[in-house]
This record gives sequence, structure tokens and C-alpha cells, in this order.
Amino acid sequence: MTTLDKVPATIVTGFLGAGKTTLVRHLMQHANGRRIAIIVNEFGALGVDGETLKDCGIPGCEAENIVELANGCLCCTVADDFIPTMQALLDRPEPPGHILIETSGLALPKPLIKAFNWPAIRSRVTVDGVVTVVDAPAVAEGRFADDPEAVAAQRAADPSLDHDNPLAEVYEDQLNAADLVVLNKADLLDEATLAALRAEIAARLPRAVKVVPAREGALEPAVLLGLDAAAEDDLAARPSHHDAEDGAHEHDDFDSFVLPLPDYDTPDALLARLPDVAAMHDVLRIKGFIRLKDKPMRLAVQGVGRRFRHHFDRPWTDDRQGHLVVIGQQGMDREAVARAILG
Ligand SMILES: Nc1nc2c(ncn2[C@@H]2O[C@H](COP(=O)(O)OP(=O)(O)OP(=O)(O)O)[C@@H](O)[C@H]2O)c(=O)[nH]1
Repeated sequence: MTTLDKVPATIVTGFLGAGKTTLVRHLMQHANGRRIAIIVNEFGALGVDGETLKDCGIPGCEAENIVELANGCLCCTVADDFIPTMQALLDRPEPPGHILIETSGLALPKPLIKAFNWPAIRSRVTVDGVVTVVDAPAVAEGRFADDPEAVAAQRAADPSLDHDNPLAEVYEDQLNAADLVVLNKADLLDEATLAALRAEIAARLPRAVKVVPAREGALEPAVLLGLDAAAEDDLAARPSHHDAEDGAHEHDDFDSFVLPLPDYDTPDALLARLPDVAAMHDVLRIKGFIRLKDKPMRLAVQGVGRRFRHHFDRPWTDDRQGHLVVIGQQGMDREAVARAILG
């Protein structure tokens, strides 16, 4: 069987808040009748990304086309979650023409690519491409950089370790797996910084892979789909920090919790606090929905580091409480963060 007979799947990866969901949304908006199914995986108990996409009004984003795998790391739950989900999609009377898989921001893509070699799905799907979305301003700010002195000290203590910064490790693994790198949030950098970043990333990639700048993940489907990479046949070209452990890895470096919110008369004070809380407690990501008294619309809130955005996305369809998902590094003081957010 050639790749032509297989359903192509695109893995959209990239660190927390890089803009994966935004890119997937844009893609769906410009899908031009392609039958695309979406699998969304998230770190954290509540699926905010799935919620953001589901029934967002874009044709193709109907709930039945979006499967949420909320169980942390897709690459660690391949047998239980991922393979059965893929089989169920492929067994549909009208199988999708393309499958988009949005990984959690903390997932390592390589074990997921490997999963395409499982006999249960190998003859039916292929990885058309791994699209790695990069938060350009976060990289420019040195968010994923190692501190060379700390690395040297750590190596001296334990030669099997090569990073002091778990963010750096995830970032590198995601870049190493890429068939296309999207340098997103280009609007937040000047031309010269963006050009320098583009060259720097291109130079560190293990293979010749295109690096394309984007704003709001706005790229033509023709750029993202049809890469025909068959990545599952090409694993050796995608080095991972976890190769030695055969893909096994821990997510102990990161922590997340869900903070239920009261209903608010006005969200202003809460919204004003969030960037400072994120900065003070080194929170990586905050996202969720605020419920306002007497307002049928829910207020979607998205924060990456100390950069926040909010908008009314759609009416609440249930009587769930407002809530925020908070993701940080291990050791984050959950109670202090919760107290600071609630004010
Ligand atoms: N300024 C700017 N903001 C962006 C851009 N793309 C996305 N964002 C914002 O960045 C935040 C995170 O975007 P998402 O698309 O949710 O990121 P994600 O990678 O899916 O996040 P996780 O699933 O939590 O890892 C949101 O507030 C977006 O509106 C961009 O090009 N420029």
C-alpha cells in the first residue's frame, strides 16, 4: 500500500500557548470542503482548546468532528486512547479525508509519530507532516534557552542530563520533529529580530525544513497540508532527548490545576490581576472562561506568560462554573497562585 491509499494526518505541535489552536481554527476556516477530523490533546483536566474549537461556527468544527483526549500527554497514552480513537475515526461510514492532531504544549512529538507504526493503524494512516508552531517572541525573550553554567554544573553531577531547563528540552524535541516550522506571533517582533530568529532556528534544525513566519497562525492550507513526509518512516532523522529511554519520559517537570471562579459583576479587576500573577509566580499558561452575572456569553481568557487576551466567544450552553486552567513548572505554589488570582 502506498501513502496515497492512506489517510494523511498532520501533527500540530508547539509549546504551551504558541498558537496551535489558533492555527487549527484558521485552517478549518479555509478548509474549502476538505473533510477534516480534529483530535485535540491537552495537559490539564479541562479541555479548553476542544471547547474553543467545538461549535465555534466554522463548518467542520461540529462537535462530532472534534475528539478530545484530555489525558495529559497523548504520547504516553497511545494504546489506551490514541490508537482506539484513530481506529474509530477510520471506521466511520464516511472516514475523514485528513486528520489534524493538536498535541498538548508539553507533548513530545516523536512517540506519537512512532505510534503510526502500530499494526492496528499502520496500513491506514500516514503522518503527512509535523507542523511545529513556535512562539516567536517567547523564543526571542530567551524563554527556552539554557543557562550554560547551570547545564555544565548539572552535567558534572550527572552526565546523562543535558538540560537545566525542561522548557528547552520540550522546545528542542518539538523542533527536531518538524517538517515545517511556523514562527508565529510575528506581529510582536520587528523585522530584524524576526529575520535573526528565523535564521537561528533554521540553523539548529537537524534537517532542511522550511521556517515560515505567521500572524495568528494564518497560513494557507496548501502550506500546511500535503507535505507528504511519511514521518513514521523517517524517525531516525528526528532526534529526541528521550531516544535513549525509548521515548519514555516524565511530565513531572510541569504542574497544572483548575481554579473554579465565582460569577462576576465585572471581570475588570480579575483581568487586571492576571498578568502580574503570571509574572510573579512564573505561570506558563492560563486559559479558561469567566462567567458574568446577567450575561449569557462566556468570556474566554487566554494568557501566555504575562501576555493576556480575552473576548466573548459564545453563550454558555450549560450551567458550569467559570474556571481557569493554570499551568506552570513543578513547584508552582498552587494555593498562592489561586489566592492571587481570586484577589
Ligand atoms: N499577538 C499574537 N497573539 C497570538 C497569535 N497567535 C495566537 N495568539 C494568542 O496566543 C494565545 C494562545 O493561542 P492558542 O492558539 O490558544 O495557543 P495553543 O498553542 O493552542 O495553546 P496550548 O494548547 O495551551 O498549548 C491566544 O491568546 C491567542 O489569541 C499571533 O500571531 N499574535
